[in-house]
Amino acid sequence: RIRHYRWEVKYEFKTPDCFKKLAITINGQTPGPTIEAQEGDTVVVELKNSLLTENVAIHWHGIRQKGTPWFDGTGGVTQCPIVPGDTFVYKFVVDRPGTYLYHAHYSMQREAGLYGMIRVSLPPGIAEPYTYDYDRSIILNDWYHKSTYEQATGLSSNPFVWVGEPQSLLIHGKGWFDCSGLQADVCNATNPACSRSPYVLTVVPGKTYRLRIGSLTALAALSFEIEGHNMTVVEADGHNVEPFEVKNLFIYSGETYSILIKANQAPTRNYWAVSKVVSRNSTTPNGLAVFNYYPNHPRRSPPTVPPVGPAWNDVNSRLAQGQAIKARQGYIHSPPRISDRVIVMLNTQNTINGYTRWSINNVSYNIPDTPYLIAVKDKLYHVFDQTPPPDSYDFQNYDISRKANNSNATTSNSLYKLQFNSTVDIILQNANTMTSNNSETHPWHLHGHDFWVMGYGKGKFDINSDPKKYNYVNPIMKNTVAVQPYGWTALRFRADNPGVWAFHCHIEAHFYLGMGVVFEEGVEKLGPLPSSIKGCGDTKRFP
Ligand SMILES: O=C1O[C@H]([C@@H](O)CO)C(O)=C1O
Repeated sequence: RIRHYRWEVKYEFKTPDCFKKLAITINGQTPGPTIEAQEGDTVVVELKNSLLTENVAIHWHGIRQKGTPWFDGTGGVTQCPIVPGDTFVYKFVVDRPGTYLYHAHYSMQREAGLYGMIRVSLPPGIAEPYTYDYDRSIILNDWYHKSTYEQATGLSSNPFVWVGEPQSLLIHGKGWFDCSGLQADVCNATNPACSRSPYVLTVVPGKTYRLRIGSLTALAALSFEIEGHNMTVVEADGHNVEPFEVKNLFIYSGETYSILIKANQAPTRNYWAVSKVVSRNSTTPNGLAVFNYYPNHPRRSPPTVPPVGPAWNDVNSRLAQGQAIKARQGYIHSPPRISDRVIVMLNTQNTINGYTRWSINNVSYNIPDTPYLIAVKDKLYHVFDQTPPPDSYDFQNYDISRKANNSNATTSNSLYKLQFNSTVDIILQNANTMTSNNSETHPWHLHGHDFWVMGYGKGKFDINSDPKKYNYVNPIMKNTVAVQPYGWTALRFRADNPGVWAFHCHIEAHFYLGMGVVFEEGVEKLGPLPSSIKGCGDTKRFP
């Protein structure tokens, strides 16, 4: 079946947290409409760019785009961005059930509000390995009041202007900001569109809910909980998880989870749902929503103080959740025992000519004007650097626990060429930033594939002993995974999807500052590229 969507993307004034801001909407909405499809369906999105002066591209996050790498929606990597006034048609198959996301993938545009969820159901007659009465979904986000332009300009200035902590946290597009002292036309706490209407999830006492949760934060790692209720995790990034119970769910930008939650508490009142920034000592107030027990009034405030959530610096609990996520019995895809290539990726904050950047193995990434997919297919080798990026860093000598003596890095727009059908290991190695005693959390997202999460660890990865501890029994497959402060995360994937694929930190500012790489595999196997993706840089739409 074909699922056809017609979307118009434009700027509109919105007040998701009471503060008036230009947000990017789809058909007037942010979050955008949910794509509902069934396994095997073809999704067609006819996207009209009505942004007046800004390009756009939309990435279908978690959809592997097998056979359609040109519709991955990554500006500069898989397509020329869509120019104002143009309509671009994305067309791809959703080949697996589960919970996925979509969002802008052009500069830092995602955080202006251009995002939504994709829900893919099983074919009729096939059931999930768990039961529930109702299926609901929410997207968690953080929200800045400064425009994307102001943020991006600050990040690329010398002296560096950091974006700072977000002003509020949104739960499915709704948040709350304290407007005191601000003009009513800028921030209006009595506006019925904001403070008086937090997001409400209404539940019937005794029923079990599947709650699909996705995070598309620009910066924040989050903890999410529903007061007084335990949650059972059953799905992660589209894969069935061996169920485990949590009081709060840690969720990083780009991840999706399904949790089961039973409305089994006193039905005479409502409860708080809370999102909280973790991994940064943030000033951002917690996000609040109402878990509303029918027939209590949805606007009735819970009688309690909202739960405060875990300590922001409790790395052990976050690591423990990562390690608890295992593939569900009966749904295990075993990883290849041996990998053909190991790429160690040291994550560092650096300077280049006085500008602040992020680097992988001391190389900070730049997106070329000519998208790689077209460049590689059409052999336009002059448009990007042909020296391959490094597979490792100075393993013996680099002290990940300290600020580097020399923070200088270089920049490049070269890519990693992977042998088609080979098995690749990636070791994400975290380190100290340019601030003493500081290491951050980075959620890494791979386009075009799922990877096995082979293991996590603290400190410096040991190439001799740590691989012996990899989980070959039931590792979960994901498309996004966190690397914890001063820690490492090991991934394995098969380079079996012809195309050019980004792999990057999902923090908007970090990817913007160079924290990403690009993989190429099997492009020679692809047929002709659609002309609609061409037209920029050295590419010609009409030869
Ligand atoms: O890239 C970043 O810059 C700041 C800080 O390191 C310097 O202001 C921060 O917290 C980041 O994640």
